[in-house]
Amino acid sequence: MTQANQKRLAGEAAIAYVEDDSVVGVGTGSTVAFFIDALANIKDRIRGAVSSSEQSTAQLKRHGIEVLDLNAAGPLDLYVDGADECDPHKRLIKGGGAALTREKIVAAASRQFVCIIDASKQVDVLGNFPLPIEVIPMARSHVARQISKLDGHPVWRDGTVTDNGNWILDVHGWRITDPVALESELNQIAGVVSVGLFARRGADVVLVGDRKL
Ligand SMILES: O=C[C@H](O)[C@H](O)[C@H](O)COP(=O)(O)O
Repeated sequence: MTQANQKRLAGEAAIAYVEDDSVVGVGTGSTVAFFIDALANIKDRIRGAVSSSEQSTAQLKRHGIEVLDLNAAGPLDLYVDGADECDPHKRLIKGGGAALTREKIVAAASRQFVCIIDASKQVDVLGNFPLPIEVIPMARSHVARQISKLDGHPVWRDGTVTDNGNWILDVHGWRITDPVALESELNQIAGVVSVGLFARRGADVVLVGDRKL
């Protein structure tokens, strides 16, 4: 089966987790785009969505799905999002699309995180995909130096500005055997806004195509 078909199946399978009359947390990316298309078919059953990016907001609005502010919506039952890598413990690397900070916030505010991926995202150890880190622009060089001390190879994603007005460093060369510890350590560096490791708060359910892990 093609990668696109696996993404579509995963997006459609996640609809089974949507409860009537709920507000749904919505992630970002090409896999989530299939979920949003499927959500449009049941839009009369939900109250609306909280979005993790301008990109998803635009797609939700095109479908006539109401987009709510997280502060107004309160805690959510469900967050659906893709990932760049997923390990056997449902810990993730995210942020390939630069949406990691808002994704992390909406995931944290949600009771259940359903992650939708195709099989190419499954790995034994995280780190082959360069780890995205969102930084305050003036801190870019400082954060990069701290990462180099940890034997990472940071590359500035030149030209990318996040929805929050910040920049992204992609860190190459790490084999991340303890993602919870690395997530905490990186979060301590001054100037780091958020880290694309979703380890302390990983996924609760992973759907690889329509197969549940
Ligand atoms: O910032 C982007 C997000 O973390 C995405 O969820 C991630 O990059 C996966 O995107 P896709 O479904 O397009 O592979």
